[in-house]
Amino acid sequence: MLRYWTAGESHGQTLVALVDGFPAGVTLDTAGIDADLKLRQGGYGRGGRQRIETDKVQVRTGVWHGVSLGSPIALEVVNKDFKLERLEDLPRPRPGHADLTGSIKHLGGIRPILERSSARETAVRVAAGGLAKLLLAEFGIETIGYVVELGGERIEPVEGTVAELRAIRDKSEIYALNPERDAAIKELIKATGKAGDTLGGVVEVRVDGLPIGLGTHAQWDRKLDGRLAQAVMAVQAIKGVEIGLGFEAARRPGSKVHDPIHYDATQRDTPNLGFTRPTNNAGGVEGGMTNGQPLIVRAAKKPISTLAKPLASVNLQTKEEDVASYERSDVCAVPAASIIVEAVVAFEIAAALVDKFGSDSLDEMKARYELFLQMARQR
Ligand SMILES: Cc1cc2nc3c(=O)[nH]c(=O)nc-3n(C[C@H](O)[C@H](O)[C@H](O)COP(=O)(O)O)c2cc1C
Ligand SMILES: C=C(O[C@@H]1CC(C(=O)O)=C[C@@H](OP(=O)(O)O)[C@H]1O)C(=O)O
Repeated sequence: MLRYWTAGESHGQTLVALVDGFPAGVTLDTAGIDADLKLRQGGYGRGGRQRIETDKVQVRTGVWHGVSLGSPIALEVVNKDFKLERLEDLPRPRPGHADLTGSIKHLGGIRPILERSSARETAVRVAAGGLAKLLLAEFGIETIGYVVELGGERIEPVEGTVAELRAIRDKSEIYALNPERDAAIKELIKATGKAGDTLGGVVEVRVDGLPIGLGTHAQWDRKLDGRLAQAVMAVQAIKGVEIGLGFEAARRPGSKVHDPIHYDATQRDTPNLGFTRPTNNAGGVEGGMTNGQPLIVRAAKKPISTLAKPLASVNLQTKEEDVASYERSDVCAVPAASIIVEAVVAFEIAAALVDKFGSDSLDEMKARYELFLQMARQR
């Protein structure tokens, strides 16, 4: 079983992801992980904190001569803005953040809650996802996350291969796949920030090269769609998850939702084994399993909770009505969320790959993968 946990506070010494169940024999080239970490820090609308940090991953355990050992892997991203011991508590909880509920639940202050609920923690989730992507690459599975809506403005993505889309996204300051929309959306973010407000949006993740049969139809907690939904919803500020048509599927008749099945022998050697679908409304998952089509996952991110023009709040000591505390904040982190959601999706796909093909070594996984494809083609 491939799984991970994270540890670390936003302004603490360091952040750690402990990845367990990663196979032996994978070359741990960290350049791709660092590139994702840099993207996660960027995107138009980020606040002052990102000028302090330059996130880089360090692989602390589970590696020998640059190759995974099959033992637990500790990934570390150090906080430059380490100042927790000097920080004071926040007096007035911010609506939309974990401040009020967490401080009451733990019978303490706001500081201990915000330090851990902060999305700073997603740096090591992206590192864990980057590790998972190294494994996926060995099987020709590619992922990309991008922004499809920001501040209520739909940004229609252009079409292309994952490599082509990545080249477009990486040039966009809002991580969208439609360069013509960048300038206007940046203006929107800028104006919103000036007005002391914040913006949310919708991100989409696409995964190409998936074989048929990752996940299961047989038990609720191992269905791939369920696992993806949990991983994505557990990202800070994500409020909705869709696969394929998602909520739109509920509004159409069956004939306009389900993807017809055809067979094309020339595609027998591709991951879909020749079973082609003219549409992909299912978003690549049927019955809790991958169906050989690209996986399409969307996530809705709410606007940042900390407002420069703060909403009403209450001083927790005096109970006097006031406005929420404000120090500094992002105005929009939807582009960053596209990188984070891509990472958590990649991790769940890698976990499903390991469930099906084992996790002792990359060589055995590859042999079992090839055998499975061979057997599936022959039936
Ligand atoms: C990449 C990213 C950056 C974020 N930056 C901030 C921020 O600067 N200020 C803030 O108040 N919330 C920020 N958030 C959102 C909070 O972390 C989140 O709203 C909070 O933890 C409460 O959790 P919930 O929104 O999931 O209920 C950010 C979220 C993400 C994904
Ligand atoms: C530090 C990061 O995001 C932070 C997420 C965050 C929050 O409340 O979630 C609040 C801000 O932190 P600070 O109060 O230190 O400015 C963001 O900068 C990061 O993503 O690396």
